[in-house]
Amino acid sequence: MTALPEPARPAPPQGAGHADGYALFLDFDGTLVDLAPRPQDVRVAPGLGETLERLRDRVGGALALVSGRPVAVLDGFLDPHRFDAAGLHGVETRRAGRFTASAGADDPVLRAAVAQFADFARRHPGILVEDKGRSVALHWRLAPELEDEAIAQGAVALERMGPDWRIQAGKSVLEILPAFASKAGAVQGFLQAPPYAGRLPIFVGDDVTDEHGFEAALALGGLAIRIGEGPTVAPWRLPSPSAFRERLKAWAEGEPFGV
Ligand SMILES: O=P(O)(O)OC[C@H]1O[C@H](O[C@H]2O[C@H](CO)[C@@H](O)[C@H](O)[C@H]2O)[C@H](O)[C@@H](O)[C@@H]1O
Repeated sequence: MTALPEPARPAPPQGAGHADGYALFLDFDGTLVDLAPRPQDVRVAPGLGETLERLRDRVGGALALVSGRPVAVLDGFLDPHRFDAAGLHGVETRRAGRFTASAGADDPVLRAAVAQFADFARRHPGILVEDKGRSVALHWRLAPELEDEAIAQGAVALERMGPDWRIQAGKSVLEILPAFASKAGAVQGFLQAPPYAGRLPIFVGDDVTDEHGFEAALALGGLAIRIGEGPTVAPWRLPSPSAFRERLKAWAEGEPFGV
């Protein structure tokens, strides 16, 4: 195991058992859980919620999920466990039980894109549309031969929607979401206030959208761990979600934050 560097600056005073000066920001799909053919097929490994709760205690409460999923969907997968979370790549936030969304639901511009994608999916078996209320994802994992057509659909939709929206690329997916949203902003937001403020961020993720989180964590002197293959700015890497879940258990038991 390679030990990660200790926090370079002193952590604020914390109570007994909260001695680690880190804040943990964890992606969900492809990081905490294995990827599955369809979004609804994801399975949460037994004991993951309990492990995350122990780890949250270890870092004085400074643990948040940072995901492209809606916060409510994360809750459903991890039920009955609840965590601080940024959903939809930062459009939604729940912190200490308080939920906020920085974009309205049912925006007519987004609804038009959902309708366009649904029409495309009807004509192309294997294409899936994930309507997330404040964003929409177009998936081609079950029809990889349609990747180029799906990407073209995304470009057409974005052209109609204008500059308040952007496309987020992912694994066999593209998403359209409010232009301001990013995992970097989510991390910076959490670090504004206790129990995150003053702590060194560790961001763990597996996908293109997580690179924003990595960059934010590294810019603040923190750490970044990439799960799986692919180009990344993250200086550390683990091979798979299952390898990361093993690390999580070790961290929760008090082992140093190494990979
Ligand atoms: O930020 P994340 O928590 O990693 O969420 C990113 C997107 O993950 C989901 O899609 C991905 O996982 C699916 C289930 O394993 C898989 O079928 C799909 O191909 C992947 O792209 C989720 O469905 C999206 O809403 C998230 O934005």
